Order: sequence, then C-alpha cells, then structure tokens
Amino acid sequence: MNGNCGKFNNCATAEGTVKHCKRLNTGTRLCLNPQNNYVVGVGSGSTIVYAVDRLAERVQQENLKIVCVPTSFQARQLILKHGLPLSDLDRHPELDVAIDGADEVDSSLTLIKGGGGCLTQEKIVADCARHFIVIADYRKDSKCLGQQWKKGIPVEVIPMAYVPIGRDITRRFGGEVVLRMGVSKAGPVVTDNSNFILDWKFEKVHNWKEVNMAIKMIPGVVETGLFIDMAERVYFGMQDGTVRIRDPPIH
Ligand SMILES: O=C[C@H](O)[C@H](O)[C@H](O)COP(=O)(O)O
Repeated sequence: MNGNCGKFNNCATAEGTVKHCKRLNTGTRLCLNPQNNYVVGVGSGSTIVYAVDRLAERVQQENLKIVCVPTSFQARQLILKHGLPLSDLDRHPELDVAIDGADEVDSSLTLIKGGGGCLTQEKIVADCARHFIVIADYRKDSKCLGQQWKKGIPVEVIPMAYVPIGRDITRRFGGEVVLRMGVSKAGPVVTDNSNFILDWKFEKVHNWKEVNMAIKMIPGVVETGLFIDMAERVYFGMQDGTVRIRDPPIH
C-alpha cells in the first residue's frame, strides 16, 4: 500500500506511472498490472477475452493470488473457464482495478459501451474500482463520439417503459431510438438484468454529461452506455501490433 488514489484511501499500487488521478484530483500511481491480492473487475465483450487469457497466464506463471468480479454472464463464464477465483460485489465491494473493452473512445476518454448489452453491470463494477482501464483496438479510437461507432448509445430500460423513454429521448435530443432486437431469437434482446436495450442514434455531438444525466432521470431508465470521467487509461491495439496509450486530458 503506497498510494492514495481512486475513490478509496490506501490504494494498493503497482509499479506504474505516477499520474494525475482525476477522481481524487491528486497525484497517484496508476495500477496497471494486477498484483498479488488484487480484486479485479472483468469486463465483457470480445476484447476482454484476450486480457483474461493473459491474466490467467500470469496467475499460473507468477502464482498470483487474485479474485475476479464479473460484469456479465459472459464475464462470469470467462472467469470460470480459466479457473480464476470468482467473487462478487457482496464480498468485494471495493476493487483494485476493473478492465473492460469499449465500443468507442473519444479524445476525452468518454466511452460508448453496451454494444454487447452489458453496460449496467459494467458501470457498477467500474465505479467500485479504484482504477478503470480500457482496452480497445484502433477502430474504436475517435475524436468525437459517433465518428466510429454508428449504432448509437445503448440505454438499458425497464421493458414496460421502452416506448415512452424512446419518445422522450428523441423529443428532447433528436435522432432516432431503436429497440435492440435479438439475433437467432424472436423479439428484443433481454439483458442480464432482464431489461431491454434502446439504441439512441444521435445526430450531433452533445454535451454528454448533460445528456447522460437527463436520460438517467427519465423514469424507467436503468443506465446509459455513456461512461464519462471513468476511464483512467485506454490501451489501443494498433494495426501494426503496437499499443498506443491514451490518458485523459488534464484540465
Ligand atoms: O456490452 C458490451 C460491452 O460494453 C463491451 O465491453 C463493448 O461492447 C466492447 O466489446 P468488444 O470488445 O466486443 O468490441
């Protein structure tokens, strides 16, 4: 324990870069590599699979003791498949680090997530983590949201409210809202939390903080796929095999 970062005191830190921690507005060491006794949040999607492969390798090779908190059914299966210790927020409500993918990352590290329908649990787990680290390939990197990801911002909603919520969003912010439909399943996608997903195809760049708060205030909205001021670092896998790191701008 040699730092004071994230939302909690006494953060266990790795050998990492000393950087500004937006969350506490203080200098901190960034925990990039899971270390012994770490509680690790495991994100969802196709990219995280590679991270968990590597994590499992390190657990084997270095005899690391970690526990993993999943962000979805898929993440839970991934943890179990690798024989990693599975936990939950009841037992581990404070995580050292959460690692996850993203559908799009803008220049301020605002993310769109939820392309796979897992945004709500992902946001909860990320919020419980001292450090939230994102891994993505170069196609997710954009200056402004919407440049790369064309499927809109996912919004998880209580099923009986999907029509009024969709109308409210388009009335206030324009664009188009589509109920996400299942593939190889008749009817809508049902999330791990038994809800529906609306994909809001926005028409222009908004003040995402304001829009996010406004959408969250609509009764029946469970969560949005906008992750604002959460990611501390994004690792982009580039086409030539190199890795590009992006940290949030310091204001
Ligand atoms: O709902 C899915 C999650 O937010 C994923 O982390 C996100 O969609 C990125 O997934 P992938 O790594 O498959 O592009």
